[in-house]
Formats: sequence, C-alpha cells, structure tokens
Amino acid sequence: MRYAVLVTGPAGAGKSTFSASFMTHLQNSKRTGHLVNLDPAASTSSFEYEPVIDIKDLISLDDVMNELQFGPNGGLVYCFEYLLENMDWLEEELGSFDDDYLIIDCPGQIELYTHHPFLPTLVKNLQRLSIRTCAVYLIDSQFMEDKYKFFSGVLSAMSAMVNLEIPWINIMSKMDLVTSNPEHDTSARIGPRKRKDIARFLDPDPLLLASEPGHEGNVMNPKFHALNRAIIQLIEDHPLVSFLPLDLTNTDSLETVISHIDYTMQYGEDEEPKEPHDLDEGDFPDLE
Ligand SMILES: Nc1nc2c(ncn2[C@@H]2O[C@H](COP(=O)(O)OP(=O)(O)OP(=O)(O)O)[C@@H](O)[C@H]2O)c(=O)[nH]1
Ligand SMILES: [Mg+2]
Repeated sequence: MRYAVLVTGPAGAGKSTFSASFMTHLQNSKRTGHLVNLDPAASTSSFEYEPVIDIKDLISLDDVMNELQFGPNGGLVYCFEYLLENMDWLEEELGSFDDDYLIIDCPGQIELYTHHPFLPTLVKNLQRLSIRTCAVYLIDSQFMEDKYKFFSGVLSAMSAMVNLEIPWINIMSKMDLVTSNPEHDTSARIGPRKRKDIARFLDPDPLLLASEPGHEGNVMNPKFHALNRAIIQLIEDHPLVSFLPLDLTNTDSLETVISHIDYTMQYGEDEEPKEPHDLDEGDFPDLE
C-alpha cells in the first residue's frame, strides 16, 4: 500500500518547514518517507531533504518566465498546466516506489486550492494509482488576530476541502510563536498572539464567536449581519472545521499531528505484522 500526504495551505504558512520536520520524524522513528516537491518556484538548495520527485525536473518557473515572458504568478499557473498535460511524467516518477509514504510539498498559491483544477486532477491520478491520499491544510497562527481573520482562514480551508474530497486535517502552524506573555516577546514577525486568544480558534464554537463584540473601528454593518450568520451557520454545520495546533519545537505536538495523519489514512492497517526474523513464536507468548 502506498500513501501520500499533500501538504497544502497559503503562501508562507510553513508547508516546506513542516514537510522537512515530518521527514525527520519518520527517519527518527525508523520509517521511510520520501519528499516530493511540487513547487516550481522552490529553490532546491533550501531543501533539507533531497526530493525524490521534483516538478522542477519537468519544468522550472525560471525557464517559463525567461523564455515565455510570464510573470511569477501566471508562470506558476503555466507550470501546473504543463504538469497536468504531462501526468505520465509524474506517474513514471511515482512508479519506481512502492510501499511508500510520500510527503508532497505543494506551492502556496491560493488559486490552486480554490478553483484551479490542478489539485483535484492530481488527487484523481494518485487515487487511480491506488495511492491512499490525505491533505493537511496549514494556517499560520500569526494571522489569527481576530475572529474575522479566523473566519476568512476557515473559509479558505473549506473551499480547498470541498474541492478535493479527500481526508483532510486543518493545522494551526507556528504555535511556537504563540506565547502566554506577548509583551515580553519580540520574536514574532507580525506580533505575538496570546495563547488563550488562539485556543478558542482551535476547536471553535462559531456561534459563540459571532456573539462576541467586534473590535473597535470594525462595528459590524447590519447589512452584513445576515451574511455573517449564514457563514457562521455553515462553519457550525461542518464537522471538519477544527484545527490541530502544531508547534515544531515540541516533539509531542509533531507526533500528535503525524498520528492524526496516519489515522486518517489508516496507515499500517493493511500491513502484514512484521515479525522479527529469528524469533521463535513459542518463546514469547506474552507478545501476542
Ligand atoms: N517560528 C516558526 N517559524 C516557522 C515555522 N514554520 C515555518 N516558519 C517560518 O515561516 C517562513 C515560511 O516557511 P515555509 O516553510 O517556507 O512556508 P511555505 O508554506 O512552504 O511557503 P511557500 O512555499 O512560499 O508557500 C519561513 O521563514 C520559516 O522559517 C514554525 O513552525 N515556527
Ligand atoms: Mg514552500
């Protein structure tokens, strides 16, 4: 059985960093994983692990921009369309691995997740090859300033989720930057968020959030009230909108996230139990 984890989410959410930590964790626990890079703009030197499959071997953003005069965003879209037309390339690359666990580092372009056919087509191809696939969607905890940003993050996650229809895990990344004492912490880029402020977003009660007063200068226009309620009801009705916190500085946190991923894909369920080779069964009856 083969497995693939699509690591998705908006630009800078921490996808590549998480993918590398995921690889390290698999290695440390004597499991084999392989990194796949689907970001045509990624600089290869920035990878801690050499990808076994790299979209840049098929097409590179630099070439598209230089030779076809595309800008960076149009260039990326061109690269994905090129990959879609050359799925046999990916299939061939994937062909050499069986019994594998692939960590697929995706690009951060939001259109890929909302309306571009790239990821749904990719997923269909993986499924056709009998690769069990799930997706994680990372959202940067540093953007969770208020409930409006939270809702907008949730809606982006949901729009990606309904587009793909595969097992799905939302992750709140960079939790190491969430401190309990923000006044004394200057390490965060956007300004540290307090733990208790983030906590209510991890397993949110949208109706409760909705009843909170808005922050100053952002008094809700009554015209939008009905729309807001409708969005909130949508989130409320959707069982999958909760977030696992991810703090990469904490091994337990990474292990928890990975165990959810394994569970979602039912990793290991169909594997034959691996008995140590030279162990006589009768010797250790307690191991049953
Ligand atoms: N403190 C902290 N910083 C992080 C963490 N994860 C990522 N970063 C930083 O956030 C920035 C973006 O991280 P990446 O892993 O490149 O994010 P990405 O989602 O792959 O970005 P794109 O591929 O450009 O969409 C880098 O400066 C990382 O060092 C984290 O868990 N904690
Ligand atoms: Mg990246």
